[in-house]
Amino acid sequence: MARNKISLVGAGNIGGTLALLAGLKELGDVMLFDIAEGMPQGKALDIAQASPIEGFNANVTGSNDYAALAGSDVVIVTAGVARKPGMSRDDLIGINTNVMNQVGAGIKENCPDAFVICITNPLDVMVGVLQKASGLPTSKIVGMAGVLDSARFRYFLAEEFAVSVEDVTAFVLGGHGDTMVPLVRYSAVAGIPVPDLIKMGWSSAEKIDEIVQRTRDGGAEIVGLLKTGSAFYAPASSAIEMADAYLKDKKRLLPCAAYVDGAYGLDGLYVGVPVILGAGGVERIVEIELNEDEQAMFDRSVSAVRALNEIVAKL
Ligand SMILES: NC(=O)C1=CN([C@@H]2O[C@H](COP(=O)(O)OP(=O)(O)OC[C@H]3O[C@@H](n4cnc5c(N)ncnc54)[C@H](O)[C@@H]3O)[C@@H](O)[C@H]2O)C=CC1
Ligand SMILES: O=C([O-])CC(=O)C(=O)O
Repeated sequence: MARNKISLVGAGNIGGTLALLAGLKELGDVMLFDIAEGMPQGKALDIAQASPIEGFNANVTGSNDYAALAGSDVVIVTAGVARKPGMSRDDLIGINTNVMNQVGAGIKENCPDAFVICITNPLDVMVGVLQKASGLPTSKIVGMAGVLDSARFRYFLAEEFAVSVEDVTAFVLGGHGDTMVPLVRYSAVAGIPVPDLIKMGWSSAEKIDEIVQRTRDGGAEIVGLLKTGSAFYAPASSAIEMADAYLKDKKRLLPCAAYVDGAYGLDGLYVGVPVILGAGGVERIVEIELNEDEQAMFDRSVSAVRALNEIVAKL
């Protein structure tokens, strides 16, 4: 049986990390695409030369030609620009909308049957632009943000409770911006909900509030430290988890920016919600019950995404 093919559009910090992870995990052959000449080819050769040491089998190639997308099973899109200190993700909207239109056309022409994961910011809006430009069915194109935001939340909770990250589950819903919604009530250590852990004296409501805010500011914290760009290791791990769920038909329940039309009272927009990811792409939108406070936070986040969609519509 032929190997799967994973194409990475954008071979920068996240793209290069994705290529290495896809190789290490033997997800398939890897094609790195970028507009920068020589760069994707150079990174591909470098990663290929790690394969004898790491012991993985994959053809890793680089290209500046969209035709190289042909035959892709999965395409992960990071093309565009990242923010620098002092900027918000939303400041990237103009330039990255142009990039998504170009990338969407490349996907439409060369691999219309692929499953596409968009990472480029501002995330929820960019995945909508990419869907329209590519013409892909909405079930076959999602945005990566919730897995990353939830991983940050899980990491901070594991630190607070001094337990393994493996035992912490958590959900962050809504748009990938300052209004994202970390759900304390749906977060747990080995099934014990965080509100119960507070009652058990493992932490305090104030400390958990601080962790919620640190999660919301998770991207900005790293931008402030790096100064030249934004996070890339955890974002790459997050998208690989999603690609793996699709390629292996795992039916994982993961928070993704998915097209929601009907569920959560929404009438057709991309925003972060829990979904089942399997061989059919987004196989189900999981509509969890939100209490009044959670619903208010989610509504606020949806409004922020809608406002950006309106800006894009006028570009
Ligand atoms: N959704 C999420 O949770 C996250 C999103 N991001 C976003 O991901 C994007 C990529 O981040 P990095 O990899 O760190 O940036 P980077 O600057 O290292 O890489 C971006 C690459 O895109 C390429 N590029 C620019 N225009 C292009 C075009 N028209 N066609 C093809 N390639 C093009 C550039 O040459 C560059 O190599 C940014 O928009 C960033 O804000 C970053 C972290 C998390
Ligand atoms: O903060 C940024 O610009 C990059 C990003 O989306 C994240 O790390 O969550």
